[in-house]
Amino acid sequence: MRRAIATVCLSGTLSEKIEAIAAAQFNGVEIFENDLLSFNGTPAEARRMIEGLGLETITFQPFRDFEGMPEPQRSKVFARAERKFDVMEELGCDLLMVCSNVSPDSLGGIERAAADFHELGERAAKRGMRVAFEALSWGRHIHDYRDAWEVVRRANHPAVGLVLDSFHVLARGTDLSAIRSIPADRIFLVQMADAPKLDMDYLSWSRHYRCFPGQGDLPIDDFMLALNATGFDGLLSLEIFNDRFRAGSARSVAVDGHRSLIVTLDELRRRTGAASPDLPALRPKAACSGVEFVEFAVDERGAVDLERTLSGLGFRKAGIHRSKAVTRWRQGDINIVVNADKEGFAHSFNITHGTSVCALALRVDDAPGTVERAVTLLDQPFQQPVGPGEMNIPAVRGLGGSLLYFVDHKTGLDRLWDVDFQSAEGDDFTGAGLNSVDHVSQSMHYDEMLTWLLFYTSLLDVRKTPVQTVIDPGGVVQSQAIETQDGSLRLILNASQSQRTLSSRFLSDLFGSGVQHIALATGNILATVERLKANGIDLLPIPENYYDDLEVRTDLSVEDVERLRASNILYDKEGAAEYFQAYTRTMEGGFFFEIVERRSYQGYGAVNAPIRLASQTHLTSVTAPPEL
Ligand SMILES: O=C(O)c1ccc(O)c(O)c1
Ligand SMILES: [Mg+2]
Repeated sequence: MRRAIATVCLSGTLSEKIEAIAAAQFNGVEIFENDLLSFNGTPAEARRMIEGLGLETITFQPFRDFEGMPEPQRSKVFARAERKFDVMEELGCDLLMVCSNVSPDSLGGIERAAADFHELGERAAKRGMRVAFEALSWGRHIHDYRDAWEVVRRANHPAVGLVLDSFHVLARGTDLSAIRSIPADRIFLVQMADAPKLDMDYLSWSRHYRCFPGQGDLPIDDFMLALNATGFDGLLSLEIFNDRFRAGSARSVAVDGHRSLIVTLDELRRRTGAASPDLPALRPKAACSGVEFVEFAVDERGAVDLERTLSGLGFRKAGIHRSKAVTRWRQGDINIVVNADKEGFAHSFNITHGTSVCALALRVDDAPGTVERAVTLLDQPFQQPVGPGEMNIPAVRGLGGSLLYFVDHKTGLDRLWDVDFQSAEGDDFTGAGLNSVDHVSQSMHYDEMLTWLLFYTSLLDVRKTPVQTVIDPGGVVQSQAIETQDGSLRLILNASQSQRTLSSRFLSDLFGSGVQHIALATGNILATVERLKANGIDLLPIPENYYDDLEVRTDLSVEDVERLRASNILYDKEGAAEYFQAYTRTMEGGFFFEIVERRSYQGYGAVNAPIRLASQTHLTSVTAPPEL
């Protein structure tokens, strides 16, 4: 299938859009009429630019309010179509996409619409062109692909074909089985779009919330299966109207689009064996079993501060890098790498961002295979020189220019601590009972949230949870989790449109998107918190009112609540499952640690998030709360 994208998906001018589309290695482009109307050049000049970058204009659209018009409008729409054919001739495009009529003046009737299309087909054919008909889900008379197909079938003209747009089909929940009996050569164009589940009118949903396949909740794979049953092998084009995409970087959104198509086609290949000859088969999604290490980029002073906090949290220095100013801090199954080297990636990262997480390493089944998959998905691989005898850990660029490393047992990368580090001491320290990384929370710009969602879900064998809306004193934060089936890897993506949320302020403090907090799991939070307090770690204070409410909201005993209150521990319960959370105070730059204890609990304590955010805000706001 030829892979294309509509100019409407991207921000920028027509030239910027075309350049981004070519850079993302698409074969074709759908030119939206408005992008041509606002282009400062002739259609022939647009054509030279498009073809000069190796792209083909697969369709010109949308041609609106065509079928079923009474006279005198009917004559006028045909005259308008002829003018568009003139433009298309100059543009080098032979397919006009017509979307179903929304005009109150239009008349219904399949037969009338079919007759109009027959005539349009005649006129198009005379000029060596074709037309394709799409049912908008809010079309006045035609809003179901089955009716659009009936119009095309009855138009009975070789220059008239059908457009299937996955959004319009899936948004209405239309039965997909009728797709299977449409002859593939009558489908002139397939438009792909996903969308989150939202309860709103089709038009607003479509114009603002569409997203790339895999970023939303529509059953795209079922649509592809039905399409595949026809034997369709033609034009597959992304058509996304999305406010965030319009505000985002055209280059990055275009790459996201291509990545989503590659994954969608690979998923189809996996399910049916239908291969796309021009697409290399993807390596399987990486089976992930947790975080091998978290790496901080620090300078000398930052190292002292961070190491003091790590010691307080019960970590012990367990290793010293053989050739760099890098140390390994360890507790339970958790490894924290403190990188204060004066050269290399972490050093540059520290210069830009200050003390911050510059890399995460994931435990996967096959590290080289994971990077191979990433490269096919148009992710950016990363390499830097390593010392003689040291391990070369495969990596790709992740959020905010940070790195995502992959460590496996299969190729021996899990020997890295023995190979690259000298042991600093025995393993006999007691620690504070922390035993694993529970989750890693990353804050990013609102406009790039779908980018990173797709980045992780396309590469790793993970699922996404529904987006949660969290109330911060400075605004609303959107929060979404990505997790493996067994919960061994949990990543949280946070973003906010308000500048005053903690999440947004972190972005400006850090000069970019990145890891804002890491949650570490303990099997006994009361004991862990006692130890932290004894070690001089200051925990985030939680208001009394919270505990008063906890007493009446839960069936915890007064004594239990008192213990939580004394330790500033937040609590949640879902059925028999329980969750306990405590937070360190925020460090310079806005980073903090969370301590959690899960008892069969699968969520993240969403009910407690506003309480925690308010407490953090009190501590960081310039104006102190009024004295009473
Ligand atoms: O929102 C619209 O008007 C519109 C236009 C063209 C399309 O292909 C489409 O799916 C929607
Ligand atoms: Mg469409």
